[in-house]
Amino acid sequence: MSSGKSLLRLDGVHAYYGAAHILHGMNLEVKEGERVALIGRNGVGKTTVVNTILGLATLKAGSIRLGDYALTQPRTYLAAQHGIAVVPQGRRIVANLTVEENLQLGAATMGSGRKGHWTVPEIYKLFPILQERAHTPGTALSGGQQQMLAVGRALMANPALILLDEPTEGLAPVIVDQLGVIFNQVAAQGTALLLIEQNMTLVMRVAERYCAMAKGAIVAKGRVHEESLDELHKHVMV
Ligand SMILES: Nc1ncnc2c1ncn2[C@@H]1O[C@H](COP(=O)(O)OP(=O)(O)OP(=O)(O)O)[C@@H](O)[C@H]1O
Repeated sequence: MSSGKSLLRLDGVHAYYGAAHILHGMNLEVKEGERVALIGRNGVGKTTVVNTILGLATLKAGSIRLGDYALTQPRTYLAAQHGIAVVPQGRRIVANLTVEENLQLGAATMGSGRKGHWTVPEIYKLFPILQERAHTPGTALSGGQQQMLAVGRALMANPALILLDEPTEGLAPVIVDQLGVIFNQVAAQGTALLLIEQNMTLVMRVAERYCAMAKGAIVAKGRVHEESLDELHKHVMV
C-alpha cells in the first residue's frame, strides 16, 4: 500500500438517486500516484461513486475527503478544484467544438488553474491522431478517438487523480490495448488512476490493486498480481 498522501477517501458513504438508496456504506481510498481498479457487476454502483463525488447523486451519510478538504456539499467544480478530473462513462464530447477546443475546455472548466506537465502539445504527443484531427468537430471522431479526446481533456486539468469510468466500453481490442499503454504512461507521469472497468485484462495491465463492489459497498480488495485474473473475474461475472 502506498504511504503517500490521500487524494480521495470515502468512509461509510450512503448515496441516493431520489428515494433509491444505491451506496450502502461505501469505503474507498486512493493515494498519490496509485493505480486502483474499481470493479463489480453492472449496476452495483460504480458510476454512482463518481456521481456522488461530483454531486450528481445525493450524499446522505458518511464522509468524502478530497485530499485535506472535507467535501460536505459535493459539486462538480469542487472535485476539479481539488485535483480530481473525470473521464465520464459515454465520454461526453462537446458536439459543436473542435478537438482542440474540447481540450482547451478541459483546462478551462476544471477551473483551478493548476499548472503541470499536460498542455495541448503534450496531449498531442500522447495521441498524435488528435493533432491530425485538431480542427475536426469532436463528435466526428471514431469511438476510440473520442475516448482519447476525453482522456486528453481530463489531463488538461493537470489532475492529481483521474477517475476513468469504463473507458474501454464498446471499443475494439486494438484500441483497448493502446489505451492501456496510455494509462500506464499517464500513471508514470505521477497521476493517480481510479479505473472503473469490466475488462479484467486491462485491469491486470494497469492497476496495482483492486476494490470489488457488490450492492453499493466494497466486498473484496487486494493487490493485482500475475495470479489475480480468476479472482478478479469472480467479481464481474454475471
Ligand atoms: N439517475 C438514476 N436514478 C435512479 N436510479 C439510478 C440512476 N442512475 C443509476 N441508477 C441505478 O443505480 C444503480 C447503480 O448504478 P450505477 O450506474 O452506479 O452502476 P454501475 O456499477 O456503474 O453499473 P454499469 O456498469 O452498468 O455502469 C443501478 O441499479 C441503476 O439502475
